[in-house]
Amino acid sequence: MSSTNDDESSPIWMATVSAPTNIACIKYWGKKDAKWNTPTNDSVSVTLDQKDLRAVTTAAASIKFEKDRLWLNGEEEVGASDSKRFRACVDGVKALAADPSKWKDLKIHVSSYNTFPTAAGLASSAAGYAALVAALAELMSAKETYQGQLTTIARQGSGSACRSLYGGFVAWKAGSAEVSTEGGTPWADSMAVQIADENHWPELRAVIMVVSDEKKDTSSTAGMSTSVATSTLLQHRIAKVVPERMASIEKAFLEKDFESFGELTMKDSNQFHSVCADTYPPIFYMNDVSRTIVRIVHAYNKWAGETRVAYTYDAGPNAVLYTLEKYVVEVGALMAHYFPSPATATTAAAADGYFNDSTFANDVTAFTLNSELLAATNKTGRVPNAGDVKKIYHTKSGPGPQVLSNEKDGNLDLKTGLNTYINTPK
Ligand SMILES: Nc1ncnc2c1ncn2[C@@H]1O[C@H](COP(=O)(O)OP(=O)(O)OP(=O)(O)O)[C@@H](O)[C@H]1O
Ligand SMILES: C[C@@](O)(CCOP(=O)(O)OP(=O)(O)O)CC(=O)O
Repeated sequence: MSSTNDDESSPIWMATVSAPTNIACIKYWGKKDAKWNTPTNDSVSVTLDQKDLRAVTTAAASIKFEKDRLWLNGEEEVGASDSKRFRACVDGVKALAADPSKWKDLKIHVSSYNTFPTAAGLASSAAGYAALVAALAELMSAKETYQGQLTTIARQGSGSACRSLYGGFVAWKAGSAEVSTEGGTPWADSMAVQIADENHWPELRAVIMVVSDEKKDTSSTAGMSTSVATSTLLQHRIAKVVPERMASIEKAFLEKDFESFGELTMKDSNQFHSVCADTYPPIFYMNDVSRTIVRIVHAYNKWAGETRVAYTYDAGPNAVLYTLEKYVVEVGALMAHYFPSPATATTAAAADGYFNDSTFANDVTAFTLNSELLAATNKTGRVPNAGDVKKIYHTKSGPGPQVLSNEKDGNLDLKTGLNTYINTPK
C-alpha cells in the first residue's frame, strides 16, 4: 500500500471499507463475560445488502498524528478513542498486522458514517464496529491466525458486529472461556461462522418498517445486564430454548424452508421481548405500532394458509419483516395500506421518499390487495393512519465488508488525515 500524502518523512497510510447491518433471527441477549463481551447464548442473523444500509469507515495511521481520533457522522467523538470498545478493536487488529512493529507507535484517525439512523435499533453498532475492524485490517494487512479471529475482535466492539463480517446467514457461536489463542486471550472460539452465503437463498427479502428513528432509552448493553441479573425466563431460554432453535433454524435456512424459518424467527423475537418484560424493572422496546404490525402479519399468514412473512424486532420498535420475492410486493402493499406515507396521507407514494426503492414503491402502488385479505386484516382493528411509520426499506441479503477507494469514497483528507465528511441527514 502506498501512502496518500507523498511525504516520505511522515507518510499517511489509509484504507476505506463499507460494512453491512445484520438482523438476528435468534437473538443475542445477555453477556456471559462482560470483559470480553461474550454472549450467554448462540445467535444467528441475516446480513443485509449494503445498497441502502451501510457504515463507511476510513482508517488512517501516521507518525504525524498526535493521538487517536474518531469522527462519527461528521462530528468528533471526543474521548471515544479511549473507550474500551474502540481500544479492543484498534489494539486487537494491530496485534494481527502483517508487520506489527510498523504500526505499534502510530496513532490512528478514524472517520465513519452510517447511511441510516444511528443508535435507533437498526444495528448501527453492528455495521459500525464491523466496518472499523475491516478498515483497520485492510490498513494494516492483518492476517488471522485462525478463521474467524477478526470476528472475535469485532464482538469486543459490539457483540452483534461479529456477524456483520460475513455475508448471508451468519451464526455467532457463544464459545468457551477455556479456549485461548496462543497469546493467552480467552474465548478464542466465541466467533462468527458463516452458515450460508448471500447467494444461497436469493428469493429471501427483508422489509424494514421504521417506526422510530429516535435514540432508544435503554441501551442493549444496559438492558442485557439487568435481564441477566433478574430474568428467570432468560435462564430457561439459554439452557433449553436457544440450542434447539439454533439447530432447527440453520436446517430451515439451508433447506430454504420459509415456513419453519419464519415461525422460528417470530417465536424468538417474541421470546426476546418476553424476556425484556420479565426483566425487573421491565424493559419495553416494542410499542403499539410494533404490536399492530405483529397482528397484521398473523392475520395475513392465516388468510394465506401459510407463513408468507415473519416479523422480528431488535431493541427498538422497528419491524424487520422477512418474506420471499413472490410475496414481497403484496406484503409491501398491505403494510403501505395500513401505514401510509406521512407525506401523502393516502396510500403508498412512489416519489416522496417513503420507500428507499422506487421500483418497489411503484410495484406496491400498482398492486391491488385482495378484498378478502383486507377483510381478514381489518379484523385486527387497525385503521390506516399516516405517520405511524416513517420509512420503509426494501432489501435482501448481501455480502460482508467491501474495500472502497480512499479518493472517491473516503472520509479523511489524503494530505492531512483529518475528517472531510459533513453529515447530510437524509
Ligand atoms: N459507523 C460507526 N462507527 C463506529 N461506531 C459506531 C458507528 N455507528 C454506531 N456506532 C456506535 O454504536 C452506538 C449505537 O449502538 P446501539 O446499540 O445503541 O444502537 P444500534 O446499534 O443502532 O441498535 P441495536 O444494536 O439495538 O440494533 C453509537 O452510539 C456509536 O457508539
Ligand atoms: C437485540 C439485539 O440486536 C442485541 C444486539 O446487542 P449489541 O450487539 O448492540 O450489544 P453490545 O454487545 O452490548 O454492543 C439482538 C441481536 O442482534 O442478536
